[in-house]
Amino acid sequence: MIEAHDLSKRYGDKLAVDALTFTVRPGVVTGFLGPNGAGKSTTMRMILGLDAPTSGSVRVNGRRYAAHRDPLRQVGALLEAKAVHTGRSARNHLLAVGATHGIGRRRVDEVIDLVGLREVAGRRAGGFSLGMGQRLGIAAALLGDPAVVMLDEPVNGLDPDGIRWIRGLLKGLAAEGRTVFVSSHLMSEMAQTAEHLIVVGRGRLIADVPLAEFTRRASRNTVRVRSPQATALRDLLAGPDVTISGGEAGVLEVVGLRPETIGDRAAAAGLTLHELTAAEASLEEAFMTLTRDAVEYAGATEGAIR
Ligand SMILES: Nc1ncnc2c1ncn2[C@@H]1O[C@H](COP(=O)(O)OP(=O)(O)OP(=O)(O)O)[C@@H](O)[C@H]1O
Repeated sequence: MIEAHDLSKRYGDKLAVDALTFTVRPGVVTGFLGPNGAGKSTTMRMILGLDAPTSGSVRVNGRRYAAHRDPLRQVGALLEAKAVHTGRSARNHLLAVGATHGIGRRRVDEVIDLVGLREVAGRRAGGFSLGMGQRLGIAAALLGDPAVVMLDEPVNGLDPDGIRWIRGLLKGLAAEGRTVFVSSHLMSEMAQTAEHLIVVGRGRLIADVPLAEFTRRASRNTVRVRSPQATALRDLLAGPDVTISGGEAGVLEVVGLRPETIGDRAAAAGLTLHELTAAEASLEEAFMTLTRDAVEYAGATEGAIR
């Protein structure tokens, strides 16, 4: 569990993180989402005690990170892509990291297998591709079998295979009951990985909601209706809070009514429907809508979703 309370970080004039309060819970993948410069990396560094908060606090498994006697067993983190620039082999690198916590060869070989690096474990890690370096970084993060796993933009620069692999890994770690906190500026990526979202813009909390709820609340929920009696249907559905537009012949795009309501009213009036589809906004659209507000009304909490 990660608990941030009123967490802020100022660099000179710049308030990089602005009074963030949130809890990251075990058992699900939580996406930490925000455009570039929103304050995600700064927040993660504060979680790991690498940066001191200007004010507020953040605890991991009930304590400040630095107050843990065995931090590697509490939190496994990967903050930068390819953080390893080493002349050591991948295995020796992991052995060296493990040695700080009394973690030996058996566990090192386990994580090497877990991240799929067995074939190259004897090779110099400094010569690894981005994808292999990423796997090695994740192996190091998992060495201590930590209850909390935190990764900053783990899919950056990876090929589709690598991306799929990371998604599966994160979901698996969450299914084991771990707290999994992963940052991204890619909505499409989070849509496929996260179950819960913490969204930030300009250092502020914009949303702290399940993925499905985020999409639902932020979307305009257009319903597409196709009918051979579209004109009569348009008259039937018209109302003060309803917007109806139609491009194609026989098709109405309705905003402001649920599909059930439209179907019931059409049936009651004896009108035929050939299609009734709830068009959910994509996560991308939902994110754009929310962060655009954060930019336009920076400093205000108006429109915030909690
Ligand atoms: N050490 C620093 N000194 C000064 N300003 C900083 C420092 N670190 C971050 N910032 C500023 O704080 C803001 C938040 O940066 P941060 O890297 O946390 O954002 P981010 O959401 O992780 O973005 P990105 O995806 O681009 O890494 C940015 O405006 C950044 O320029």
